[in-house]
Amino acid sequence: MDKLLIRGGRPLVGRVAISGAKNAALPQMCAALLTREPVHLVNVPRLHDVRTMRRLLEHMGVATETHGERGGMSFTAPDGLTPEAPYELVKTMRASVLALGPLLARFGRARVSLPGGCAIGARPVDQHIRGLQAMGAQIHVEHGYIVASLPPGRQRLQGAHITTDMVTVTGTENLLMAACLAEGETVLENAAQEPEVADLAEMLIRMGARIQGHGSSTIRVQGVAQLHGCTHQVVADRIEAGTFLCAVAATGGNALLEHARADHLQAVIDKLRDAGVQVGAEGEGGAGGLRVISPGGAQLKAQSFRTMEYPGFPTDMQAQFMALNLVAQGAATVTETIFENRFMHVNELMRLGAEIMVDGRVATLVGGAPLSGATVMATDLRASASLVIAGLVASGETLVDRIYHLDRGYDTMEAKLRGLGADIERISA
Ligand SMILES: CC(=O)N[C@H]1[C@@H](OP(=O)(O)OP(=O)(O)OC[C@H]2O[C@@H](n3ccc(=O)[nH]c3=O)[C@H](O)[C@@H]2O)O[C@H](CO)[C@@H](O)[C@@H]1O
Ligand SMILES: C=C(OP(=O)(O)O)C(=O)O
Repeated sequence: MDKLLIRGGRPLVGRVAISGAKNAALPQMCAALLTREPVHLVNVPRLHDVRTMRRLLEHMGVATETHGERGGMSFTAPDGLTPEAPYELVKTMRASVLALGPLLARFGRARVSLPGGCAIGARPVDQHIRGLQAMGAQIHVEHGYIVASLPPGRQRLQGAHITTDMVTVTGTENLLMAACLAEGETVLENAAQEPEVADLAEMLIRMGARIQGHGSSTIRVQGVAQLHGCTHQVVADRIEAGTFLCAVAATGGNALLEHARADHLQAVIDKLRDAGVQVGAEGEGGAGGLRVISPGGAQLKAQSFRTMEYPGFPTDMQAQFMALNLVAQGAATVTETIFENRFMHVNELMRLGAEIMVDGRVATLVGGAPLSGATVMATDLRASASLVIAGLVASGETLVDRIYHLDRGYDTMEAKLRGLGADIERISA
């Protein structure tokens, strides 16, 4: 298993290119299942999850191709493919459940393994299933698989008015993709407003879908009989950008994050500014990216925050901002409202000398305690990123073990950090 060895203490300075978003690219790859015509994506990040999704699509019979330097990938899903997502591929990546909606909508049947309960919480998919049932699908769970079909004699899903019990990102995406090929109108209430959902909707519109209201909590879809191919550029990864914002801030650095979008990161930027970090968009309309300048931990003030659905503070940034808080001064509380078990980085951060107490969904920390390098274990994707940030400021050497979690969702992270002056290397087992 690969590890990262970090010698802390260097400010991050320079420029770094932010990649396309994992959480946009994965549903967009699944959207290719909705048409027999080729779908071209550009700006696809180089990540383990993208490789897994590609293998999953190929397993079904989708022809895939990579091209060019700019993360170009093409997908062609023929009429005769096997609408099945096996456990072996699904277990490593929850986003595989995004195949369910498109397969059912186009092929009238699907057999998709239940995604495993991942470390950050139980993460059921009941809302995905309930929504598809409201659209007329017959669904049961059998031997760990979601088995879905249309009733006899039906060729298409039926539009429906669906209000999900909670805001669910992949749930909204699954139902949105299914609704595109359903008969009549579908209204999704309590829909997720995340930029990745809106970017998926933009792509679907390029494919001929009739969608309104994406980016708001009510999405309306007029179903069409067929979609066609398209070319779409994956939106920049706001969570990767946010991670670099926190890393630069924690090290007292000064960097330009190319392609990062301030409008997708407002809640995080507000907290950074309150902490004493300068963050500003560069170029016309922010097209030059985000500049971050930090005076360093001694002059930063720790910030309390609660994770919320977009446009609130993202749960996927909770661990990284906690690492930043540790080098800032004063006490702060961090409340995780989305996932019931997303504080696993806390014990590992405490190995580095952090002062944190967890009580249920609230972590209370006191910033400013000196961090010293140690061997720590990555437990999930964003937890890994928080350990890397802490390692960049800790004295001495930090060894982050089990970084396959990090590789799931960050595109060449250690190379990008090295480009900013970090002393970091991958140790391959
Ligand atoms: C691939 C992808 O885009 N992953 C993101 C997506 O995950 P994901 O789409 O899995 O997260 P959801 O938005 O669905 O989960 C939100 C909450 O709803 C619950 N829930 C969800 C669906 C359901 O059917 N039943 C149910 O109870 C979940 O357990 C969780 O407590 O959004 C999360 C919340 O922003 C992010 O952390 C993940 O990075
Ligand atoms: C939790 C995450 O991803 P996933 O939903 O793929 O597990 C994440 O990106 O932080």
